[in-house]
Amino acid sequence: MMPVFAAINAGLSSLKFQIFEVSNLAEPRAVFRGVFEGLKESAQLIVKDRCGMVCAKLAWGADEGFDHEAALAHVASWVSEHQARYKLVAVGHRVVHGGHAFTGPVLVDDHVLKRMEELIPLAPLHQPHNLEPIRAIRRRLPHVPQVACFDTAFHHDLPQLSQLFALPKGMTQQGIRRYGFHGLSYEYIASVLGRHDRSLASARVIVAHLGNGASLCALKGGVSVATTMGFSALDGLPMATRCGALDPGVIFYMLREMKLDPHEVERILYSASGLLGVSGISGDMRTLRALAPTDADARQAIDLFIYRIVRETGSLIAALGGLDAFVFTGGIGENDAATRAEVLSALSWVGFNIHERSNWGGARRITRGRGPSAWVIPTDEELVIARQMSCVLDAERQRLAS
Ligand SMILES: Nc1ncnc2c1ncn2[C@@H]1O[C@H](COP(=O)(O)OP(=O)(O)O)[C@@H](O)[C@H]1O
Ligand SMILES: CC(=O)OP(=O)(O)O
Ligand SMILES: [Mg+2]
Repeated sequence: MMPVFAAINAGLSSLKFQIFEVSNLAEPRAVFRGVFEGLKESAQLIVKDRCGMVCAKLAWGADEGFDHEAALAHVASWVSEHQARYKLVAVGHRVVHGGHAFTGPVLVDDHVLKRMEELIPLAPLHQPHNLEPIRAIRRRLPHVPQVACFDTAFHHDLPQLSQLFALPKGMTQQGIRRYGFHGLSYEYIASVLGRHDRSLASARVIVAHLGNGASLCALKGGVSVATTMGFSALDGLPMATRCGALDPGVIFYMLREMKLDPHEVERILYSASGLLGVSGISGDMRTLRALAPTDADARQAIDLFIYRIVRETGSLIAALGGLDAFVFTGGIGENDAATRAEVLSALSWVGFNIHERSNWGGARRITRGRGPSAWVIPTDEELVIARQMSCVLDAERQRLAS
């Protein structure tokens, strides 16, 4: 039987998973990858094999209440159907917030689970969905080791000034600081930059992870030196339904003058703002792009998204002291050529010389000439989970052997 890892990336309404072959390999190798979308509504699943061929496509009606737990049960039974070939030896999870406590991947036990639960208020949109599958697998497969891999960990060594809010020292000491997110995605991009252009591994690079959540990360020699998200996954760029950076005075005004209660304010900032809030139509970039030519609200939401990316890029260029390359990744960054063209055109002062045919034609490098280069690199958060699982489980084996 082939030993395999499962890597789970559970979001608000989606659950991505990959099954990795791990025996005698320097690098885990994906054998299957799947995405559930529309969980709790009209759910659908697409599974692809290692060649990218669709090998399963399923859909559930809105009345079936197909949720995260059902999705996991489906993955587990799907793996066991292939049990003649696969032996599931461990499961790894993306956990968005590791707070102060977790600066690298860890084996999950009762204590770790409790510490991760304490971080729910710091990432209310994500952390509950990240932890649900961990608990579900503990119930179903109690002997299978599980590894938690944190989005915040990649930013653990941010320079001190880049971590600090200008708050009283006591607040900082209680953990109110910038943590940064999308770390599994940035770790993946940092690990492959050198494959695309050898000089990039040590260069000044800005990575734009533009998906449902969106952030920018400034990398120097593959290390995070600044990022747009902060204490929570609400800061920085506007996102599908999140507001991004906001004057904190707005929150006091909402609480005191508009008499909204804190839960309502939280719901507005996390779930009713961003592309959805500004357009009043949708948080999905595909929908907005389709409407933008004739709908001023859809166009304005996109324009604000682009404007904020451009302004935050200026700030990160200053933090890096210049720029060698810019990388687009995430659902929007990888698929929306119009967003890439609009961002690079507004940044032409930096020296980007976009090559339209490459941008619209699916090329990796989308600029030409002497200025900074721009790239489209699909991210792979699940591969980073599998790599981190290998490290944690190897260390555990060595610990037990000694
Ligand atoms: N072809 C496309 N054109 C424009 N946007 C796209 C396209 N494909 C996906 N997207 C957008 O990508 C976003 C989801 O990104 P993804 O990285 O998969 O999200 P998540 O943060 O949930 O992992 C959605 O807003 C979706 O509209
Ligand atoms: C941290 C975060 O925003 O994650 P996602 O993009 O999956 O929503
Ligand atoms: Mg994401």
